[in-house]
Amino acid sequence: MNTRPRGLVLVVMGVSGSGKSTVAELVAGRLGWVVAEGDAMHPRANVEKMAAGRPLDDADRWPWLAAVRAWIRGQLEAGEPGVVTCSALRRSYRDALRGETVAGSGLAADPALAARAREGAVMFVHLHGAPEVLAGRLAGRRGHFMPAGLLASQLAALEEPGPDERALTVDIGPAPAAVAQTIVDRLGLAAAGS
Ligand SMILES: Nc1ncnc2c1ncn2[C@@H]1O[C@H](COP(=O)(O)OP(=O)(O)OP(=O)(O)O)[C@@H](O)[C@H]1O
Ligand SMILES: O=C(O)[C@H](O)[C@@H](O)[C@H](O)[C@H](O)CO
Repeated sequence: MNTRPRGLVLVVMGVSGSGKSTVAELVAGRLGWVVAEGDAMHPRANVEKMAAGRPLDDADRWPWLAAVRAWIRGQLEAGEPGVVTCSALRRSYRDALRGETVAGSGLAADPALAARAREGAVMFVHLHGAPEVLAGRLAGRRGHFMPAGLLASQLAALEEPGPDERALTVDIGPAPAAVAQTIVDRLGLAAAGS
């Protein structure tokens, strides 16, 4: 059976180095869904700031989150499932991605998206790992703008999803393919064509 939930969007979240890009690609590949890289949606100034070793603040992140939210909304409007990477570190950021009103964000409310999200059409998958595992992964990575030195600020900003968010939290210890399989299995998503 080829299970293609109408417009389900998975947001693969977590701090820098948790494996969002790697795992999202594998999950999307397994399911035959499209994948989008949240890092590619940052305004140029954000990338330059991070590359210079300075953590983003809320004001930097809202325009980026607006772009990620627009992508999610587009998938849902098209009725097409997809996977997108986004650190989504704070609860307020996830609320914004679910279309809810967030004071001070400058984002207009999106009631249609919020209604779909309440039905479960926007699911967060949190890639969770110990700080030393994350540091090791970042130390081993080459050719990425994000410096390993920003990990501490990422962990300080992280607000893990609460029980009311119905997010899936997955340990990043196993190999990428196993992490991806766990996500597919635990969400009950049959691989495309299977
Ligand atoms: N489960 C895993 N086991 C071993 N190595 C992994 C695993 N997942 C990812 N990696 C490696 O860890 C590094 C970080 O992964 P990746 O770039 O996918 O993280 P990310 O969360 O997208 O980071 P960022 O937010 O900074 O873009 C990469 O070198 C990747 O190959
Ligand atoms: O929220 C943030 O602090 C940033 O957006 C980072 O998390 C980056 O997007 C990315 O994950 C690093 O490559």
